[in-house]
Amino acid sequence: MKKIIKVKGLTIGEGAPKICVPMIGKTLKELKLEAEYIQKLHVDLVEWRVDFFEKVEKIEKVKQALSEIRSILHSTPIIFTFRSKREGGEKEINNGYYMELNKVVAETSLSDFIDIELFNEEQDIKKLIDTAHSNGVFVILSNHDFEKTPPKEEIISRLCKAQELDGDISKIAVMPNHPGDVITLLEAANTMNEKYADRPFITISMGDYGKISRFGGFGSAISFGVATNSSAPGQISVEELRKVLEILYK
Ligand SMILES: O=C1C[C@@](O)(C(=O)O)C[C@@H](O)[C@@H]1O
Repeated sequence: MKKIIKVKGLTIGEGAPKICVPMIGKTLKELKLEAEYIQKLHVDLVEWRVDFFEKVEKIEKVKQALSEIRSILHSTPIIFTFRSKREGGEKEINNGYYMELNKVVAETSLSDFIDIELFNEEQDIKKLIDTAHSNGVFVILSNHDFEKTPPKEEIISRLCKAQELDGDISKIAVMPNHPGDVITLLEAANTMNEKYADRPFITISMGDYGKISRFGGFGSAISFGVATNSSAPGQISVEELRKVLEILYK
């Protein structure tokens, strides 16, 4: 039996993929405007890509911004993500601060999820998962390749590793260099769905070729769409994404 996740009235891991919109404001002012705009779109989840925030190195400023975002978004589940430079993010921070930032944020319970990159020390990941869980926060264990699409077996192995470490959602986003790469990603998703997944997972093929992967159909539980500015190549607008998902899952 596959686990599902219930958070603030939302069920992740069954039915249509849930729509998540990233926030990429640089300043608190921009973030508040973004949050107010997104709140009106009634999306399922919001991801705060904190690596875009100019004060990300000041933990108190991050907490303050998160608390303001939380109050604007009311009960919309929030994913807190610092995407590292090596996995396509905006800023480089040292590993110690990455762990500390996620730990402190998890302890506030202001976000519903933290996104932790799978390619970190296992013991550090496990500690963060413990902290998150003891504060009622779910963990997405993620991996990104902005250059290429690894072979199907490798995609599956990374998703399974994320399950083994006991993340609540396993996630991989990869870049296709030709249409066949999209099929590789979708095949990996389908095999994961049929054979290995015991919890929700997210599979994304980025860029223009990969757009089709954002419409689900092979088990991926969350799809990322654009409200104001996109956080990755290939994302389509929330309105368009919603329309297609309605057609496919009605
Ligand atoms: O990992 C992901 C998925 C993503 O890269 C995408 O392709 O939609 C967008 C990121 O903001 C998010 O953290």
